Amino acid sequence: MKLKPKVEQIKAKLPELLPEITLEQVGQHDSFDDCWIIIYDRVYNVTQFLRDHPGGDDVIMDHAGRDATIAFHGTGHSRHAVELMRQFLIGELPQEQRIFRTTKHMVLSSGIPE
Ligand code: HEM
Repeated sequence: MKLKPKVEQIKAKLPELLPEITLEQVGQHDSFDDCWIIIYDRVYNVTQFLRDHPGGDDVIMDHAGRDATIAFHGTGHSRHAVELMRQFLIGELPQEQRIFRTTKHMVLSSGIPE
């Protein structure tokens, strides 16, 4: 059987088109009862997860309403953690506000499944 070209395999893993959410909108969700964070230009609503986070709610709250990429990456999360994230994904930054995924369909070597 012929293997799919690599680019097709990568695209198959991409999430469906996500709603665009701006930095300004994310910034309005910066409280314990309503907490959004940005990781690799994607927006996550982690409100329901805060209390369950094995690293504690405070480390996430430090980044509430803002970018948490470096903190998330720096703590070396497991594959399990990366899989958990998916259920909190609610959108992505518009192209012009992204700092990581700046080219359409670009796949980072971040270890985070695209
Ligand atoms: C949706 C976002 C996040 C998810 C799903 C998540 C999930 C997890 C999970 C499952 C663990 C247990 C260890 C592991 O499996 O890697 C963990 C640990 C940890 N997380 Fe997160 N995390 C998220 C965001 C963050 C952010 C933004 C920070 C900011 C610093 C953070 C800091 C930590 C720390 C410090 C630990 C280590 C706790 C320890 O080993 O004592 N996490 N996280």
